[in-house]
Amino acid sequence: MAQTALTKPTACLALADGTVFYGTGFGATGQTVAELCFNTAMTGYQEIMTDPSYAGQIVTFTFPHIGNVGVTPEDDETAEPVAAGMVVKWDPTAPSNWRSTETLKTWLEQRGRIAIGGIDTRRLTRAIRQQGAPHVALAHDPEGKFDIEALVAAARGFCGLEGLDLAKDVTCSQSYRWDEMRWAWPEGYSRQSAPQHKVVALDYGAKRNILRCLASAGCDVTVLPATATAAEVLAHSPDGVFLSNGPGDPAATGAYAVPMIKELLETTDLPIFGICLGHQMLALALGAKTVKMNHGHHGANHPVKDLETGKVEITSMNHGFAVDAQTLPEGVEETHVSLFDGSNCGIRMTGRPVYSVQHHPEASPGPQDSFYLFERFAEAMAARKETV
Ligand SMILES: NC(=O)CC[C@H](N)C(=O)O
Repeated sequence: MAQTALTKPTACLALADGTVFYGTGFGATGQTVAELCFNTAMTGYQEIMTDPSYAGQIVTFTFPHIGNVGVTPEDDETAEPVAAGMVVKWDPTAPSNWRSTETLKTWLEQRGRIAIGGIDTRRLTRAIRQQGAPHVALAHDPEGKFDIEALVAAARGFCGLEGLDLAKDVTCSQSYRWDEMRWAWPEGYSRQSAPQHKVVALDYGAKRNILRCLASAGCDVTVLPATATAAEVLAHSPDGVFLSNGPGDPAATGAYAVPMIKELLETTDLPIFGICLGHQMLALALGAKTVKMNHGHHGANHPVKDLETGKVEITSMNHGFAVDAQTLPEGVEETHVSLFDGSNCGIRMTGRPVYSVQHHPEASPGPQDSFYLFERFAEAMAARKETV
């Protein structure tokens, strides 16, 4: 396979520090600004591009062969790609996959997402690590005409993700029921054939596979918009409440979500389970603080230690903010830590079925080591029913 010929660049990526990468454009034409991150997963580029948590970000894929298995609607984590753009090493080759219905190039083009190929993604990844998630402008012009100064200025003008509530842009507009289960089932788990527990899932930018995992663990899931009040949640008489993943700064999203979560904590004894943004907002509601990370965690190979069992799980991750474990108040325990950098990956309330994790137990893409967390949520709801 030949590397993309760079004789005539048709796309360029300008970093706010003035560094410019030239390559071959594919997907939509035009220009976009965003924060740049890198993802180390070797599979699942479509799931990554459609993960709503990537709103406001352009993803650099460190794995070089991106696009080679095409695209299929079944793998969408939401209706459309949400990441602002993609950066890859090789120009995508023709898909080789019986499930593929479209090429990555036409999929991106028809959905208005810009991509650049032929980039030295190792060099770029090093820049991201050194600079800490830079602000960038990505432009694709088949004529190859670029105003570099204007692009660098656009990158510098990007406000960044800190202080941004993006959940309101990606949440559902009205409530709906979810009953689709996972297709593949992790070994060692019993798939529930009929729903046993009523769960309200707050949609801050939920991935479909999380909802499938909840359904497969025996939950009858009603999804509510991010701004739902505690009264609206309780009107469904749930057995448990789920707080989803989502994009942006947890502190900003927390402006409306945290008071709602606090009210649930204060007025009910319901089991609550949160993932990623849901984890961060549960921590905020319990009185802890969140911080912006240098370059975040994005990949499908992140080791996380369960502090209770001592077991290490290999996990899927996608976050640029983290809970500051030093700020956890009394009555809230740290349950999981990242073995890459020691950052917080899980909390729970002492003596209450209220817990959350920073990583993604639903994977999609990634390993399924953490699936037990869905079963734990179902068990907590079953246990509460026995006592009420
Ligand atoms: N995947 C997520 O839910 C991401 C949470 C949050 N937006 C972050 O970047 O840290």
